[in-house]
Amino acid sequence: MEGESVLKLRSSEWFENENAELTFQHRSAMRAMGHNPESFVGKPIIGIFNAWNDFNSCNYPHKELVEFVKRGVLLAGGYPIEMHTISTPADFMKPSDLMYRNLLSMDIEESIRSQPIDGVVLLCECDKTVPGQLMGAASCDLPALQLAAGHRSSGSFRGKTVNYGTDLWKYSDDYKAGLLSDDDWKELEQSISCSLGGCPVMGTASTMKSLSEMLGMMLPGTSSIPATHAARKHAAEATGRRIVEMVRDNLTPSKLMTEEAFHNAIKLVAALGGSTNAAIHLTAIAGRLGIRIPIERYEELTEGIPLIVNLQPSGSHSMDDFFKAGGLRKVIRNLLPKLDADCLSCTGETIGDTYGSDMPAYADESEVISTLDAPFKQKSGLAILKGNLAPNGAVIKKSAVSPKLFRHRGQAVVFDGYEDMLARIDSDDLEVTEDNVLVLKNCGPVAMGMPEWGSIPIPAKLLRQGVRDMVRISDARMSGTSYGAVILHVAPEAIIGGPLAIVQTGDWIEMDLDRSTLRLDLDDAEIEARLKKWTRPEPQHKRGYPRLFAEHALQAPEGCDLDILRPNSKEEAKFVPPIVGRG
Ligand SMILES: CC(C)(O)[C@@H](O)C(=O)O
Repeated sequence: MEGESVLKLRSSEWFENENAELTFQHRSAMRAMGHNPESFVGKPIIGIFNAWNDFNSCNYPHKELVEFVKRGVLLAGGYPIEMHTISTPADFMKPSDLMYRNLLSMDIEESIRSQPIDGVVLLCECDKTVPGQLMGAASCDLPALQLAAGHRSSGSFRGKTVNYGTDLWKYSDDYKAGLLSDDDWKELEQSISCSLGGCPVMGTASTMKSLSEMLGMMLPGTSSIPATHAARKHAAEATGRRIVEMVRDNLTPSKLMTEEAFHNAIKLVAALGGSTNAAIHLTAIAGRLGIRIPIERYEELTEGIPLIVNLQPSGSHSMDDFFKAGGLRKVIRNLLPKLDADCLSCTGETIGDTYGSDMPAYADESEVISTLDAPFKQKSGLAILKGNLAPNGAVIKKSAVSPKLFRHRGQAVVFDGYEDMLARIDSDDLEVTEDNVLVLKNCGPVAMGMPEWGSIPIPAKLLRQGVRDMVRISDARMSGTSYGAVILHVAPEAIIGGPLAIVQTGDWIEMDLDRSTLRLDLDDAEIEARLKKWTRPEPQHKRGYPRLFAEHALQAPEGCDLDILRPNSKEEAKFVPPIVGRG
């Protein structure tokens, strides 16, 4: 292969170093584990970063899939080395797995930086493993590819298809409204989640996998394969093969994840009705490459991009249906006229060439994936709301809002924090009607690591009256599987003195999605006076990683990365390799 002879592998500094003592030390350490230098010296060493653990039902399939990746690496003439990283199971990590996304990204970055690795495979699935790995890989800029574990199968409850995530929230409302018995509820728990893999809807995991493929960091067509399908294993092997070629071609993340590629990804979020969390993660990944995405871009770029998939939570189908209808490949093909087709995919071809060719028709396709001319909803994407309540912006997913709430004016019912909300939300004494605006404070990145607490439950007494959507506002995030008129990521957050901190029950709030505004109906002087009286609550954590996060986390419009991890320019983004000497 042309270029092979000139390829200087990074790992050769460890294994073919002019300093005989170093070469000896590194080779003998490898021998101790049964790795014969004859088998790996001079070959691209592929670090396979595995983020499965016994709590992570999404990433768990990687325990087995990794063997197929290794096979692919060996078949292509590379040498695989498996490594474990922090895992971020969204179901279990409290208060929020977002905080640990940054820790995971540091784990990846420093593991790559410090060890003899030439190329990287990142095994991902659960929400934060996808962006966390991309952030780490972007900071190192060695050739890297992601492989997802795939989504879990839909379940069946009393003859109806049920999807973990979105249907959990839906049935939970029904349970609280008295429409499901305790026995029904137990049966649902047993039937909703019946295989391993990510959420089977367009939640954060599916959104982020799709974006990884759009950014060129996952093999084309692989992001929507179900976890249980044999094609996942083929994708794993193909990923192993391809990364070896990418090392030989020096196809690095910065060549794939360009500013234009991020713009394509933002457009894709709108076409998919993807998770609001994408606005935080894309900004954080781009930030590692010295690319700034102003929050307004998320709205500007998606003007005129309709919803072309009919998947929960914005529509009705599951990821299994999506796969059968042609999956992301078909969506990107249909969206191509709106994309920059010159961006590269990880095949080394442009996305125009990779996704442009005709695809066969699939069963039920038009019910699940549409064309730009006949979309499921005209209004999609994220609205970035601005106004005196969110001077630096707030986010809402347009495709998930009940149409009657697109413009709304109502009086606030305020909760000072999550515990206050839990204590009062279902009380019959809570004075609330469906016209009120529920406001939750002190759940932002600095306060709490920004948990998915933003889809404040509809008060039980309103559920019993049949209410299923209300305007809700917070500085928290929400699950990608949730839906409703939920305004999130209010910035600046309350705990650092954002105007959200001084909202009181009874204040009037106006939201207008057509004008992208969010206004607290108080004059500036009153807001100022209330802010003067406001005192900042004591930080919760006095030590450890939570303190580090609280002291360094950027606000939501900046991607919630730690300020010390984000370079100030492309120049600063350059990877600094270690000096290879005695350890
Ligand atoms: C369902 C979860 C855990 O909230 C997440 O997967 C998401 O989609 O945001």
